[in-house]
Amino acid sequence: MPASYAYLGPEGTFTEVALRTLPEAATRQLIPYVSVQSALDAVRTGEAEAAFVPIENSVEGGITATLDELVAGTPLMIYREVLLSITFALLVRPGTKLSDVKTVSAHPAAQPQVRNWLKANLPDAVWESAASNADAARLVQEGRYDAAFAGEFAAARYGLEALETEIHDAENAQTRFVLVGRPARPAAPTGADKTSVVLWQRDDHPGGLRDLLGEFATRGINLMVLQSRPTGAGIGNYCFCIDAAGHISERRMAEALMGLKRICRDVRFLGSYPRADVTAAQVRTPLPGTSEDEFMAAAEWVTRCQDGRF
Ligand SMILES: O=C(O)C(=O)Cc1ccccc1
Repeated sequence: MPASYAYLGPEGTFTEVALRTLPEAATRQLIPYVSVQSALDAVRTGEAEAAFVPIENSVEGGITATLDELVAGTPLMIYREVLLSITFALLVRPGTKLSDVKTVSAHPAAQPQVRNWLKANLPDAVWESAASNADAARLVQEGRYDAAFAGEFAAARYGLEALETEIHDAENAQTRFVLVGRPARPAAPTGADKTSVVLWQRDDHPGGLRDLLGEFATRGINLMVLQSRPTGAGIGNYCFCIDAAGHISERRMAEALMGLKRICRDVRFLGSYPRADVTAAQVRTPLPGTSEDEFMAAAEWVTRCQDGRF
């Protein structure tokens, strides 16, 4: 039996569509799970080789179920990311008219992308959250709700029809998905990579966040996402989830992580992996002394000083 990838199911999620764009998915058994948590648990227990889950949405921001799972518990690592453009279809049982729709369902992250459409077209419909958009479609098939916002491709799978397609309040809405596995050596750098980390401050002091960000800034590393998540230890207690341009095997990133390790209470490395938007890592060239060559030359110089060979 081939190794398996767990994904946020059931069949017909955007997550499944995004997963199938990865060449390695073709050689794996793809197994749907009912939640992000259960898919990631399957990786932790060794039931699955990796799990594929949504992590960020260009309209709603972070998918908190995923972030919170990566922040806590047995460490996991991100190996790949996929960006998918998302538009929704309103799926109903055959014969249902728009005026029949009293309840609508979808994943909570879908709501901000369909809010204006709902207000204009179904102002009195009651919103019911589902574990995923395809799960909402399944619940419509079962008769629990009247309509689901999901991918048009999910209609056939659940015996539904699309009353409306191309629903999206924001143009070019995208969702980012990640392939998560147990910790192992990251793939070699491609020249356009991203490193994800979680940081816990040592203490609360003025400029504390600036100190953390300074470790990246002084080394000319561009940040792509910064999200704070509550640690659960009380109001005002947060950790920071950061995506930064570059790979841990690059000197500047390794030094930034070393700097953070020294000043933070804890640092969790979540992986270095190829960027889905394939832009070469943006090193701020105006900042002198931050090219990979300059980092390497400086490291060699210190070694020579330490050896008395200068
Ligand atoms: O993959 C799905 O279908 C999901 O339910 C997750 C999701 C939610 C909102 C936008 C894209 C994906």
